Amino acid sequence: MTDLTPPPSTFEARLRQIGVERYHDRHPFHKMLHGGQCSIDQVRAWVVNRWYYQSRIPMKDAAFLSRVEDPALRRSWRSRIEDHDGTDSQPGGIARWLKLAEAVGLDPDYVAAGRGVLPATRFAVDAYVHYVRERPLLQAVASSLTELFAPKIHAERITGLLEHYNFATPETLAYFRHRLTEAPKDVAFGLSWVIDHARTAEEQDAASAALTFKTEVLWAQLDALYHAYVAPGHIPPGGWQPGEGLL
Ligand SMILES: O=C(O)c1cc(C(=O)O)c2c(n1)C(=O)C(=O)c1cc(C(=O)O)[nH]c1-2
Repeated sequence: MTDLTPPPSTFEARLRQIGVERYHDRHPFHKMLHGGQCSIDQVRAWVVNRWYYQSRIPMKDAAFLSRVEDPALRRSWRSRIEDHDGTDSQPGGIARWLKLAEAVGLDPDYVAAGRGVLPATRFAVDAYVHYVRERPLLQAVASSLTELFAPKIHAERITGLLEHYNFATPETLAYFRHRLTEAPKDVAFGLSWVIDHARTAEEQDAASAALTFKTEVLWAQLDALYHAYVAPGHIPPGGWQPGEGLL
């Protein structure tokens, strides 16, 4: 670290401030969802689209692992894949997401086939996978740090959905309950790794830019959802249509 490098505490505060200003808990679609203002079709559209993000997370983590030469870093990272994919004896996040899909009346096979996903969702999520595959490891790890802010939104979501929607039960929302313990474990590791490895002001800038990029990946998905299903309500060709893919 040079004399000009801001100390770790300043760098960490900078990363956290990105979340305060840019995390998708501030998006109007989330305010509607958690406040009980979404119609069941708007909730279904969210479940269909968010599936694409869920399904790509373990693929981006596998892309990340394929580039890591340090066995200790691989060991710390690989549980992320199991958290989503499950194991022979335990279902993972993907199975739990499909339970939520069923609870809102969607055919899980329709959702799991990735049908009805909005083009902008696909572009945003694919950009994240490519980013992690191609950028220096410091930026790849830093881009996962939106998870610093995720437990707060997951807790808000559990409370809000349970309060406002009939489909919400502790079982159907199990996906989010599991994330409350999975995400803090991942992000504690990711944050200390980024702080240790961003040793110059330029590296701190690059890590901060990676986190900003990721907030944009998340925000863009909700903008697309809002545009298609709230206002003005232009569903693009191929986008999920109310009535489609139901049980
Ligand atoms: O519901 C949410 O708002 C939310 C946000 C994020 C995030 O901040 O990227 C993740 C998740 N959920 C999530 O469930 C999850 O498994 C996850 C993995 C990652 C990642 O970047 O590796 N982010 C997120």
